[in-house]
Formats: sequence, C-alpha cells, structure tokens
Amino acid sequence: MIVYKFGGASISNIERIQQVIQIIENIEAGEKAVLVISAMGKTTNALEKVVDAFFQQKATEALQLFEVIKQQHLTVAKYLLVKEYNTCYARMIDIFTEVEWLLHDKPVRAYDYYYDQIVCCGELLSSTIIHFFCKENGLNTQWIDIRDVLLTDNNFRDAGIIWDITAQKAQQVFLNTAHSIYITQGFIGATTDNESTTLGREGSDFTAAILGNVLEAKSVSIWKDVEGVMSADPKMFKEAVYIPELNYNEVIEMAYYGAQVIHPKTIKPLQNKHIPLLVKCFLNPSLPGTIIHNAKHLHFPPIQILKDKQVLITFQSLDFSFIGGQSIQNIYAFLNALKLIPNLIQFGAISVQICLDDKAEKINELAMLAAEKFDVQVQKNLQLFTVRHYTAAILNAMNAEENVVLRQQTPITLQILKLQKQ
Ligand SMILES: Nc1ncnc2c1ncn2[C@@H]1O[C@H](COP(=O)(O)OP(=O)(O)O)[C@@H](O)[C@H]1O
Ligand SMILES: N[C@@H](CC(=O)OP(=O)(O)O)C(=O)O
Repeated sequence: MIVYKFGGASISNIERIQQVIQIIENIEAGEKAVLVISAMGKTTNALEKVVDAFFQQKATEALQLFEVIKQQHLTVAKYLLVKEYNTCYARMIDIFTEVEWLLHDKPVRAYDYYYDQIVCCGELLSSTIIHFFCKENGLNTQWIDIRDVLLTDNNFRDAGIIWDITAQKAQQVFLNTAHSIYITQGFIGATTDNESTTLGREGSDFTAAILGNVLEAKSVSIWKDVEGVMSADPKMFKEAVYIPELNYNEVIEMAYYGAQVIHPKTIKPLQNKHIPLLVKCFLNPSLPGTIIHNAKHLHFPPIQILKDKQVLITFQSLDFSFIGGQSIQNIYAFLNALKLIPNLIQFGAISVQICLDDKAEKINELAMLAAEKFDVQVQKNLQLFTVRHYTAAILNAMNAEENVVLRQQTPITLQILKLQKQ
C-alpha cells in the first residue's frame, strides 16, 4: 500500500488535474494506493468567507459566495468530463445541496461547528471530480467518503483523531476489498454522531500520515509545486537549495518553527511506524524529490524559516518576586486552556517572555487571564526568523540585524524576533 497526497496547488486548474492523472496512471500495476485529495486551489479560503457571511446572518451574501464556488467546480467538471459528467454532476449536486440547506437556516450553534459543516465540501467536491476524471481515463478508482473512516472528537476546526476506531475502519475499507486505487479527502473527518469535522488548516498532509500509519503503508508521498524540501521557502529566499534527504527530527523542527512545506502533525504518525515520507514535484514527477526517514549523520545546509504575525508577551511578577515553578505552571495552565503553543520562551529573574502566533482573540484572552497574576505587556507585528545549522557568516549577518526584540542561540539553532516591515 502506498499513500499519495495531492495538495490544493496540484489540482488548482484543469492542466494541473490532467498532470495529476498522469501521475496516478504511473502507479505500478497491482500496487494498492490511497490518494488523499485537498480542496482545489484556494477553495478553503473562499469557503471560509461563506462561513463568515452565514454566521453574521448575511444569508444572501453567503449563498452568492457559495454560488461562485459551485460554478467554478461545475466548470472544471464540464471541461474534464464527457461520459462521466452526468454521474459526477449528480454527486456534486448532493454536496451543494447539503451546504445550501444549512445556509438557509439561522446559526444557533458555535462558529466552529458551522465552519466544519461548510468547509468540508471543498475536499468532497475536488475528490469527486478527480475520481470521475480517473474513470473517464479508464482507471477503476473507488471513491471513499473519509468521514466514514476517520473518526474524531467534536473539537471542531482542530478535531482530535480517535485512533483505534479509525485504524479498524481504515483497514476494513482500504485493505479488505479488491480495489487497487482509492480516492478520498484530506483535512476532514467526522464525529461518531456523523457531524463533519476538520483537522486544522493545511491538515491534508496529516490525513495522509494517519492513513499511512494505520494502513502500514510502504511510503507516503506528498506532491508539491517544488523540487522537494528546500533550505528555505523559494518564494521568499532566492538562495534556497534543494535538500535530497532529511530525517524526521529535522523536519519536525522545521515544521515547528514555521516551514510551510509540511504540516507539523505529519511526522509523528510516520516516524512511529518508520514509514518514509517523500516530497515530490507534480510539475516534474521524474525528479527524485526529498526523502524523509530515519537517517542519521546527515549534513544539512543552513535552513532558514520566516514566520510572520508573531506577538511577544512579557509576564512580569507583580511584587518583584522571582519567576519560579508556580508562576511557570500558571502561565502554562493559561496556554493549555487556550491551546496556544509557544514558539520561543525566554526567562529573566522576575519576568518571562513568550512568543506566540498572533491569534488576536486568544491573545487578548490570555492577557486578560494572566493580568490577575502578572503585569502583562503585549508587543505585536513581529516576525520570527529561525536559522538551523547556521554558519559564521549568517551569525554575523543576524547579529547586525536591526529592530530585534529577542534573540536566542543554541549550537544548532539561531532565532531572532524582530519588528515586521509594514
Ligand atoms: N522549506 C521549503 N521547501 C519547499 N517549499 C517550501 C518551503 N517552505 C515553504 N515552502 C512553500 O511551500 C509551497 C508548497 O506548499 P503548499 O502550497 O502548501 O502545497 P499544497 O497546497 O500543495 O499542500 C511551495 O510553493 C513553497 O513556496
Ligand atoms: N484545503 C485545506 C487542507 C489542506 O491541507 O490543503 P493543502 O493541501 O492545499 O495545503 C486547507 O487549505 O487548509
């Protein structure tokens, strides 16, 4: 069994979908494969706007925004399909209708619940189109609604996987049937009450890793628009170089510090079962891509990661007492309650500074909660720049940087938090 994940960029237009079909056609005969599909292009962003309008009780606007998404998907299906168009159309109408029914109601539950019920249709639609396009091209694919397999808790928008039931269902669905190529959705799941859930933005990589784990896949490949994992985002750093081989440790660090190429939750399920992760280029499938596995003693180039929209919170004791175990416990309790993960922490005698992603509402809540026990200061509009495996030249250049509010250095990792250029 192999798992392939196709992200939004790989299916963002008709030409790219045609390229993806060639990759699927090249899967070796007799090999079982699960194809995990994300929503096309920026569909999830567009669906988020539908959710916002619906939740603000702007029903007409929500329906209009949804109509645009509908037409875009119908146009793609119409262009790609002839024989299979009617069946595909009927399936798409079912998906549209489910959302439209909901949009005609008034919101009575929490925002996150509606988010998941609406946003999940992006992956349902894209996977339906790809499945029928495979059939149109003579491939005998089987479409699976992942919501019947990947079961989660009801923590909408960041649902937690119920691993044992998911493993059992995945094995029943994907291993006990004669089909060889399955098409399913990334990013979405369902509760045991059949309510749709999502796993967090960009969560399709995680879905591929979950399925790889429970199906004990030979490998998981994620198909991207880059040659493989690079030493930095090539859209931001011209000097970025391709890295042919990485280990799980390095990638988990990169993802944690904000490298956007792989979702941070992807590595653990694969590392736990020693399943290699391949990052491959859909624009040129013959390129080797990057292999991520258990390798030791690798030599890495300097790896640079820029994370925008950071905030620095300084918690200072109210009475000049030292920051000790109890105060740290209090701060961690606040962070845990709000599900906030620090990107950087620095201790002083009577203060502690924590850098976090600027999720405005949660940051305000954190500041309010902590104000009872600390003097709290919040500094916004910051950028976290991390370099792993830095050289002397990089160290000098980073030491010369201006507008730095925090700096941290270990023998491997150098980080500066600086004012974001407006
Ligand atoms: N270290 C890195 N190596 C390669 N690509 C990176 C890196 N950091 C960020 N990226 C960006 O990740 C993009 C691919 O990821 P993404 O667009 O999220 O793919 P998808 O939507 O297909 O999952 C690349 O176009 C690149 O700009
Ligand atoms: N469509 C979802 C899930 C996802 O993983 O997408 P992509 O593979 O395009 O990053 C999102 O945009 O968040």
